[in-house]
Amino acid sequence: MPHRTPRPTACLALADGTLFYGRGFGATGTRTAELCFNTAMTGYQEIMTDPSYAGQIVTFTFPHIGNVGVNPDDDETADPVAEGMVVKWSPTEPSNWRAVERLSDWLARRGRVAIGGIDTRRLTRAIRQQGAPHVALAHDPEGNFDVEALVAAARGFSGLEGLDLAKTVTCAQSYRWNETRWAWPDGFGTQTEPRHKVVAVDYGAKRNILRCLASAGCDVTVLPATATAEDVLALDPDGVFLSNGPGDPAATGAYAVPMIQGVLDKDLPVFGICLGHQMLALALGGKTVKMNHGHHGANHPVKDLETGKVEITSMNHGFAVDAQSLPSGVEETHRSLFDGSNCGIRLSGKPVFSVQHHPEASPGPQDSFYLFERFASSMGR
Ligand SMILES: NC(=O)CC[C@H](N)C(=O)O
Repeated sequence: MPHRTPRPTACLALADGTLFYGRGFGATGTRTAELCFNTAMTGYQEIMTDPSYAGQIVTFTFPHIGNVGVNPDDDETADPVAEGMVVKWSPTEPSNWRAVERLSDWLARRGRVAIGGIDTRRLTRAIRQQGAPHVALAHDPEGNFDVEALVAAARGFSGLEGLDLAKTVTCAQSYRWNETRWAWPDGFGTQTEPRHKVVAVDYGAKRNILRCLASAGCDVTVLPATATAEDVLALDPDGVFLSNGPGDPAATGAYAVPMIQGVLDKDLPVFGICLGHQMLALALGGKTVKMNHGHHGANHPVKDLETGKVEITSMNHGFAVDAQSLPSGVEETHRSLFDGSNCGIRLSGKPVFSVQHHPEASPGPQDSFYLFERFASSMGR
Protein backbone atom coordinates (compact mmCIF):
# COMPACT_ATOMS: atom_id res chain seq x y z
CA MET A 1 0.00 0.00 0.00
CA PRO A 2 1.44 3.40 -0.86
CA HIS A 3 1.81 5.59 2.19
CA ARG A 4 0.12 8.97 1.87
CA THR A 5 1.19 11.85 4.05
CA PRO A 6 -1.83 13.95 5.01
CA ARG A 7 -1.83 17.37 3.44
CA PRO A 8 -0.65 20.07 5.87
CA THR A 9 -3.46 22.27 7.14
CA ALA A 10 -1.30 24.92 8.83
CA CYS A 11 1.81 26.85 7.92
CA LEU A 12 4.13 28.89 10.12
CA ALA A 13 6.19 31.39 8.15
CA LEU A 14 9.16 33.18 9.73
CA ALA A 15 10.19 36.59 8.43
CA ASP A 16 13.51 35.11 7.18
CA GLY A 17 11.51 32.85 4.85
CA THR A 18 11.75 29.63 6.90
CA LEU A 19 8.51 27.62 6.65
CA PHE A 20 7.10 24.98 9.00
CA TYR A 21 4.11 22.92 7.87
CA GLY A 22 1.84 21.01 10.22
CA ARG A 23 -1.72 20.22 11.25
CA GLY A 24 -3.91 23.17 12.09
CA PHE A 25 -6.29 23.28 15.04
CA GLY A 26 -8.28 26.00 16.77
CA ALA A 27 -9.58 28.89 14.65
CA THR A 28 -8.89 29.16 10.93
CA GLY A 29 -7.23 32.22 9.41
CA THR A 30 -3.89 33.95 9.74
CA ARG A 31 -2.26 35.77 12.66
CA THR A 32 0.98 37.71 12.72
CA ALA A 33 3.01 38.10 15.91
CA GLU A 34 6.37 37.78 17.59
CA LEU A 35 7.20 34.13 18.30
CA CYS A 36 8.54 33.04 21.69
CA PHE A 37 9.01 29.67 23.34
CA ASN A 38 7.79 28.63 26.76
CA THR A 39 9.44 25.75 28.63
CA ALA A 40 6.74 25.14 31.27
CA MET A 41 5.54 21.53 31.50
CA THR A 42 2.10 22.50 32.76
CA GLY A 43 -0.28 25.44 32.53
CA TYR A 44 -0.93 25.95 28.82
CA GLN A 45 -4.35 27.44 29.60
CA GLU A 46 -2.89 29.95 32.05
CA ILE A 47 -0.16 30.81 29.53
CA MET A 48 -2.58 31.36 26.65
CA THR A 49 -4.74 33.63 28.84
CA ASP A 50 -1.88 35.61 30.41
CA PRO A 51 -2.45 39.16 29.06
CA SER A 52 1.31 39.69 28.90
CA TYR A 53 1.33 37.45 25.79
CA ALA A 54 -0.56 39.99 23.67
CA GLY A 55 1.12 40.29 20.27
CA GLN A 56 2.88 36.93 20.65
CA ILE A 57 2.54 33.34 19.47
CA VAL A 58 3.83 30.74 21.91
CA THR A 59 5.88 27.67 20.99
CA PHE A 60 5.50 25.08 23.75
CA THR A 61 8.67 23.04 24.22
CA PHE A 62 6.78 20.47 26.32
CA PRO A 63 5.32 18.05 23.76
CA HIS A 64 2.03 17.02 25.39
CA ILE A 65 -0.15 20.09 25.14
CA GLY A 66 -3.94 19.85 25.30
CA ASN A 67 -4.07 16.51 27.08
CA VAL A 68 -5.94 17.89 30.11
CA GLY A 69 -8.36 20.02 28.05
CA VAL A 70 -9.50 23.37 29.38
CA ASN A 71 -11.68 24.25 32.36
CA PRO A 72 -13.52 27.33 33.63
CA ASP A 73 -11.15 27.96 36.56
CA ASP A 74 -7.70 28.29 35.03
CA ASP A 75 -8.16 31.39 32.85
CA GLU A 76 -5.90 34.27 33.86
CA THR A 77 -8.23 36.65 32.04
CA ALA A 78 -11.56 36.29 30.22
CA ASP A 79 -10.12 35.23 26.86
CA PRO A 80 -6.94 33.82 25.41
CA VAL A 81 -4.60 36.72 24.74
CA ALA A 82 -1.70 35.04 22.96
CA GLU A 83 -2.38 35.12 19.23
CA GLY A 84 -1.76 31.44 18.72
CA MET A 85 0.21 28.35 19.68
CA VAL A 86 2.79 26.02 18.17
CA VAL A 87 3.08 22.46 19.51
CA LYS A 88 4.90 19.21 18.85
CA TRP A 89 1.89 16.87 18.96
CA SER A 90 -1.63 17.80 17.96
CA PRO A 91 -3.79 17.57 21.10
CA THR A 92 -5.29 14.20 21.97
CA GLU A 93 -8.74 13.73 23.58
CA PRO A 94 -8.56 15.46 26.99
CA SER A 95 -8.31 13.22 30.01
CA ASN A 96 -8.85 15.10 33.24
CA TRP A 97 -11.76 15.40 35.68
CA ARG A 98 -11.61 19.21 35.47
CA ALA A 99 -11.83 19.39 31.66
CA VAL A 100 -15.04 20.81 30.22
CA GLU A 101 -13.81 21.45 26.68
CA ARG A 102 -11.16 20.41 24.17
CA LEU A 103 -8.28 22.85 23.72
CA SER A 104 -8.93 22.98 19.95
CA ASP A 105 -12.63 23.91 20.40
CA TRP A 106 -11.76 26.51 23.02
CA LEU A 107 -9.18 28.10 20.70
CA ALA A 108 -11.61 27.99 17.77
CA ARG A 109 -14.38 29.61 19.82
CA ARG A 110 -12.03 32.39 20.81
CA GLY A 111 -10.40 32.98 17.43
CA ARG A 112 -6.92 31.67 18.16
CA VAL A 113 -4.92 29.68 15.58
CA ALA A 114 -2.66 26.73 16.36
CA ILE A 115 -0.30 24.35 14.58
CA GLY A 116 0.71 20.83 15.66
CA GLY A 117 3.24 18.37 14.28
CA ILE A 118 6.10 20.87 14.42
CA ASP A 119 9.72 20.10 15.25
CA THR A 120 9.62 22.41 18.25
CA ARG A 121 13.27 21.67 19.12
CA ARG A 122 14.44 22.96 15.76
CA LEU A 123 12.16 25.97 16.05
CA THR A 124 13.31 26.72 19.61
CA ARG A 125 16.95 26.54 18.53
CA ALA A 126 16.19 29.00 15.74
CA ILE A 127 14.51 31.39 18.21
CA ARG A 128 17.48 31.15 20.60
CA GLN A 129 19.94 31.79 17.79
CA GLN A 130 18.26 34.62 15.91
CA GLY A 131 16.12 36.18 18.63
CA ALA A 132 12.33 36.12 18.76
CA PRO A 133 11.27 36.18 15.09
CA HIS A 134 8.28 37.88 13.55
CA VAL A 135 5.96 35.24 12.10
CA ALA A 136 2.67 34.58 10.34
CA LEU A 137 0.69 31.49 11.34
CA ALA A 138 -2.04 30.33 8.96
CA HIS A 139 -4.60 27.56 9.48
CA ASP A 140 -6.60 26.49 6.43
CA PRO A 141 -8.41 23.11 6.45
CA GLU A 142 -8.06 23.05 2.64
CA GLY A 143 -4.31 23.48 2.91
CA ASN A 144 -4.05 26.39 0.48
CA PHE A 145 -1.16 28.61 1.48
CA ASP A 146 0.26 31.59 -0.36
CA VAL A 147 3.66 31.30 1.26
CA GLU A 148 5.04 34.47 -0.26
CA ALA A 149 2.15 36.43 1.20
CA LEU A 150 2.71 34.75 4.58
CA VAL A 151 6.40 35.63 4.64
CA ALA A 152 5.51 39.19 3.60
CA ALA A 153 2.93 39.34 6.43
CA ALA A 154 5.57 38.14 8.91
CA ARG A 155 7.96 40.83 7.63
CA GLY A 156 5.20 43.42 7.90
CA PHE A 157 4.63 42.76 11.62
CA SER A 158 5.83 45.84 13.46
CA GLY A 159 7.39 43.97 16.40
CA LEU A 160 6.77 44.70 20.06
CA GLU A 161 9.32 47.49 20.45
CA GLY A 162 7.59 50.83 20.88
CA LEU A 163 4.16 49.20 21.33
CA ASP A 164 1.99 50.12 24.29
CA LEU A 165 -0.22 47.03 24.52
CA ALA A 166 -1.25 47.53 28.15
CA LYS A 167 -3.98 49.87 26.95
CA THR A 168 -5.48 47.07 24.85
CA VAL A 169 -5.80 44.54 27.70
CA THR A 170 -6.45 46.66 30.79
CA CYS A 171 -9.89 46.74 32.44
CA ALA A 172 -12.35 49.28 31.04
CA GLN A 173 -13.42 50.47 34.49
CA SER A 174 -12.21 50.19 38.04
CA TYR A 175 -13.54 47.31 40.15
CA ARG A 176 -13.08 45.69 43.51
CA TRP A 177 -11.52 42.19 43.58
CA ASN A 178 -14.14 40.21 45.49
CA GLU A 179 -13.49 36.63 44.51
CA THR A 180 -13.54 34.46 47.60
CA ARG A 181 -11.21 31.84 46.19
CA TRP A 182 -7.68 31.83 47.57
CA ALA A 183 -4.52 31.69 45.53
CA TRP A 184 -3.78 28.05 46.23
CA PRO A 185 -6.19 25.61 47.80
CA ASP A 186 -3.36 24.13 49.84
CA GLY A 187 -3.47 27.18 51.96
CA PHE A 188 -0.70 29.73 51.32
CA GLY A 189 -1.48 32.83 53.33
CA THR A 190 -5.24 32.28 53.32
CA GLN A 191 -6.68 35.37 54.89
CA THR A 192 -10.30 36.02 55.74
CA GLU A 193 -10.14 39.58 57.11
CA PRO A 194 -8.48 41.99 54.67
CA ARG A 195 -6.29 44.44 56.57
CA HIS A 196 -4.70 46.53 53.84
CA LYS A 197 -6.36 48.76 51.28
CA VAL A 198 -4.47 48.26 48.03
CA VAL A 199 -4.90 49.89 44.65
CA ALA A 200 -3.72 47.57 41.86
CA VAL A 201 -2.99 49.29 38.56
CA ASP A 202 -3.98 46.89 35.79
CA TYR A 203 -1.58 46.79 32.83
CA GLY A 204 -2.92 43.33 31.99
CA ALA A 205 -3.11 41.73 35.43
CA LYS A 206 -3.26 37.96 35.84
CA ARG A 207 -6.09 36.92 38.13
CA ASN A 208 -3.82 34.84 40.32
CA ILE A 209 -1.87 37.95 41.25
CA LEU A 210 -5.06 39.54 42.57
CA ARG A 211 -5.86 36.29 44.38
CA CYS A 212 -2.39 36.25 45.95
CA LEU A 213 -2.79 39.85 47.11
CA ALA A 214 -6.15 38.93 48.66
CA SER A 215 -4.62 35.81 50.22
CA ALA A 216 -1.95 38.01 51.81
CA GLY A 217 -4.63 40.17 53.43
CA CYS A 218 -5.23 42.92 50.85
CA ASP A 219 -8.55 44.47 49.98
CA VAL A 220 -7.87 45.19 46.30
CA THR A 221 -9.37 47.85 44.06
CA VAL A 222 -8.24 47.52 40.45
CA LEU A 223 -7.77 50.66 38.33
CA PRO A 224 -7.24 50.90 34.55
CA ALA A 225 -3.69 51.32 33.22
CA THR A 226 -4.15 55.01 32.44
CA ALA A 227 -5.14 55.93 36.01
CA THR A 228 -3.35 59.06 37.22
CA ALA A 229 -1.67 59.58 40.59
CA GLU A 230 -4.74 61.62 41.60
CA ASP A 231 -7.05 58.70 40.71
CA VAL A 232 -4.91 56.33 42.80
CA LEU A 233 -4.51 58.67 45.78
CA ALA A 234 -8.22 59.56 45.79
CA LEU A 235 -8.84 56.01 47.05
CA ASP A 236 -6.54 56.62 50.03
CA PRO A 237 -4.67 53.30 49.68
CA ASP A 238 -2.23 51.78 52.19
CA GLY A 239 -0.15 50.53 49.25
CA VAL A 240 -0.04 50.47 45.47
CA PHE A 241 0.50 47.42 43.29
CA LEU A 242 1.74 47.60 39.66
CA SER A 243 0.73 44.60 37.56
CA ASN A 244 2.28 42.57 34.79
CA GLY A 245 1.34 43.40 31.21
CA PRO A 246 2.26 43.10 27.53
CA GLY A 247 4.28 45.21 25.12
CA ASP A 248 7.23 47.56 25.44
CA PRO A 249 7.64 48.99 28.96
CA ALA A 250 9.13 52.21 27.58
CA ALA A 251 5.92 52.87 25.60
CA THR A 252 3.60 52.21 28.56
CA GLY A 253 5.95 54.25 30.74
CA ALA A 254 4.81 57.41 28.96
CA TYR A 255 1.74 57.54 31.20
CA ALA A 256 2.66 55.02 33.94
CA VAL A 257 5.85 56.79 35.05
CA PRO A 258 4.20 60.12 36.04
CA MET A 259 1.52 58.18 37.95
CA ILE A 260 4.14 56.14 39.85
CA GLN A 261 6.25 59.21 40.61
CA GLY A 262 3.15 60.90 42.05
CA VAL A 263 2.59 57.87 44.30
CA LEU A 264 6.27 57.74 45.35
CA ASP A 265 6.04 61.40 46.39
CA LYS A 266 3.47 60.33 49.00
CA ASP A 267 5.83 57.72 50.46
CA LEU A 268 3.40 54.83 49.99
CA PRO A 269 4.51 51.18 49.82
CA VAL A 270 4.75 50.03 46.20
CA PHE A 271 5.09 46.50 44.81
CA GLY A 272 5.46 45.66 41.12
CA ILE A 273 5.54 42.44 39.12
CA CYS A 274 7.04 42.03 35.63
CA LEU A 275 5.79 45.00 33.55
CA GLY A 276 5.06 46.64 36.93
CA HIS A 277 8.72 46.00 37.87
CA GLN A 278 9.87 47.59 34.62
CA MET A 279 7.53 50.57 35.19
CA LEU A 280 8.90 51.11 38.70
CA ALA A 281 12.48 50.94 37.38
CA LEU A 282 11.66 53.57 34.74
CA ALA A 283 9.96 55.78 37.33
CA LEU A 284 13.09 55.58 39.51
CA GLY A 285 15.34 56.63 36.63
CA GLY A 286 16.40 53.23 35.19
CA LYS A 287 16.14 51.93 31.62
CA THR A 288 14.69 48.83 29.98
CA VAL A 289 16.09 46.84 27.05
CA LYS A 290 14.68 44.27 24.62
CA MET A 291 16.08 40.79 25.24
CA ASN A 292 17.17 38.37 22.50
CA HIS A 293 14.50 35.74 23.15
CA GLY A 294 13.33 36.61 26.63
CA HIS A 295 12.42 34.31 29.50
CA HIS A 296 9.25 32.25 29.32
CA GLY A 297 8.95 29.20 31.53
CA ALA A 298 8.36 27.83 34.99
CA ASN A 299 11.87 26.66 35.89
CA HIS A 300 13.96 29.83 36.08
CA PRO A 301 16.42 30.10 38.98
CA VAL A 302 16.59 33.57 40.53
CA LYS A 303 19.00 34.56 43.31
CA ASP A 304 17.93 36.78 46.17
CA LEU A 305 21.14 38.82 46.46
CA GLU A 306 20.50 39.68 50.10
CA THR A 307 19.99 36.16 51.48
CA GLY A 308 21.82 34.19 48.79
CA LYS A 309 18.75 31.98 48.50
CA VAL A 310 17.73 30.71 45.08
CA GLU A 311 14.06 30.70 44.10
CA ILE A 312 12.76 28.63 41.21
CA THR A 313 10.38 30.95 39.44
CA SER A 314 7.84 31.40 36.71
CA MET A 315 8.86 33.90 34.03
CA ASN A 316 7.34 35.63 31.05
CA HIS A 317 9.17 38.64 29.74
CA GLY A 318 10.87 39.80 26.57
CA PHE A 319 12.22 43.08 27.97
CA ALA A 320 14.43 43.53 31.04
CA VAL A 321 15.60 46.25 33.38
CA ASP A 322 19.20 47.23 32.66
CA ALA A 323 20.85 46.90 36.09
CA GLN A 324 23.69 49.22 34.97
CA SER A 325 21.17 52.00 34.41
CA LEU A 326 19.86 52.03 38.00
CA PRO A 327 20.70 55.28 39.77
CA SER A 328 22.23 55.30 43.25
CA GLY A 329 19.62 54.68 45.89
CA VAL A 330 18.04 51.93 43.80
CA GLU A 331 19.41 48.49 44.69
CA GLU A 332 19.37 45.34 42.62
CA THR A 333 17.80 42.66 44.85
CA HIS A 334 17.36 39.64 42.56
CA ARG A 335 19.25 38.29 39.56
CA SER A 336 18.61 35.53 37.01
CA LEU A 337 20.99 32.60 37.33
CA PHE A 338 20.39 31.76 33.66
CA ASP A 339 21.84 34.92 32.16
CA GLY A 340 22.58 37.35 35.00
CA SER A 341 19.79 39.73 33.97
CA ASN A 342 18.07 41.87 36.58
CA CYS A 343 15.12 40.29 38.38
CA GLY A 344 14.39 42.66 41.25
CA ILE A 345 14.95 46.15 42.65
CA ARG A 346 14.27 48.11 45.82
CA LEU A 347 14.37 51.77 46.69
CA SER A 348 16.91 51.88 49.53
CA GLY A 349 15.33 52.15 52.94
CA LYS A 350 11.76 52.26 51.57
CA PRO A 351 9.01 49.66 51.19
CA VAL A 352 9.17 50.15 47.42
CA PHE A 353 10.22 47.04 45.49
CA SER A 354 9.48 44.93 42.45
CA VAL A 355 10.43 41.69 40.72
CA GLN A 356 10.70 40.59 37.11
CA HIS A 357 9.52 37.03 37.79
CA HIS A 358 6.01 35.89 38.71
CA PRO A 359 5.58 35.12 42.43
CA GLU A 360 1.94 34.23 41.73
CA ALA A 361 3.11 31.30 39.56
CA SER A 362 0.06 30.10 37.64
CA PRO A 363 1.65 28.14 36.22
CA GLY A 364 4.84 27.49 38.13
CA PRO A 365 6.51 27.07 41.49
CA GLN A 366 5.37 28.97 44.56
CA ASP A 367 8.81 29.75 46.06
CA SER A 368 8.37 33.51 45.70
CA PHE A 369 4.99 33.89 47.43
CA TYR A 370 6.84 35.54 50.36
CA LEU A 371 6.95 38.74 48.28
CA PHE A 372 3.18 39.20 48.68
CA GLU A 373 3.60 38.78 52.43
CA ARG A 374 6.50 41.25 52.40
CA PHE A 375 4.26 43.79 50.65
CA ALA A 376 1.46 43.16 53.17
CA SER A 377 3.78 43.56 56.16
CA SER A 378 5.20 46.78 54.69
CA MET A 379 1.70 48.21 55.15
CA GLY A 380 1.71 47.28 58.85
CA ARG A 381 -0.23 44.54 60.58
N1 LIG B 1 4.78 39.45 31.99
C1 LIG B 1 5.02 40.75 31.82
O1 LIG B 1 4.55 41.61 32.55
C2 LIG B 1 5.84 41.12 30.61
C3 LIG B 1 6.42 42.51 30.64
C4 LIG B 1 6.89 43.01 29.28
N2 LIG B 1 5.79 43.11 28.36
C5 LIG B 1 7.98 42.11 28.73
O2 LIG B 1 7.75 41.37 27.79
O3 LIG B 1 9.07 42.11 29.24
